[in-house]
Amino acid sequence: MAKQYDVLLRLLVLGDSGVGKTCLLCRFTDNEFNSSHISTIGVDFKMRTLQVDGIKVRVQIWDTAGQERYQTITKQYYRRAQGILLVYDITSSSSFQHILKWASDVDEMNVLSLFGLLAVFIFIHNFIVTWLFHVYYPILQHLN
Ligand SMILES: Nc1nc2c(ncn2[C@@H]2O[C@H](COP(=O)(O)OP(=O)(O)OP(=O)(O)O)[C@@H](O)[C@H]2O)c(=O)[nH]1
Repeated sequence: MAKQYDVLLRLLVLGDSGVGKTCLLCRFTDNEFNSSHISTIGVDFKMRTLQVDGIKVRVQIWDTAGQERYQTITKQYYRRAQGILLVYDITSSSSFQHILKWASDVDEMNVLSLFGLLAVFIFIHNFIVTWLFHVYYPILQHLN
């Protein structure tokens, strides 16, 4: 079976509830518009495959719920995304002001993952130092 795509791109859409995230995705993936607002529950996703310079790029877009109560679920997806679209409603100034809050939430998750990397680094460093002092040097001394 022929390969369906060459590159997979994972994107995430964030923004207040009702700003039109789902509609934006429906337009991009199916060229459809639905005027009713059915709030996304947790996270949903849509896909579209594009041809870019002869390369088949599958764009996988995660549509998140804007409602506060789903944020524990939606935050789990921040780190897996390769790109984030911050969406606001041009007729709602508060949804625009909240963009800063959405962006800082994303930053916060990145800082957490940096701490994770630092913790792994410290663990590996300590492991090597312990191994050198307690295993390698005693063996060397014993051999001398
Ligand atoms: N006039 C107008 N209405 C829009 C546009 N895009 C979306 N809407 C309307 O805005 C409402 C909310 O759209 P959704 O796409 O469901 O909003 P959402 O951001 O996904 O909302 P949550 O899932 O609750 O986070 C719907 O009633 C849409 O019809 C637009 O470009 N123009």
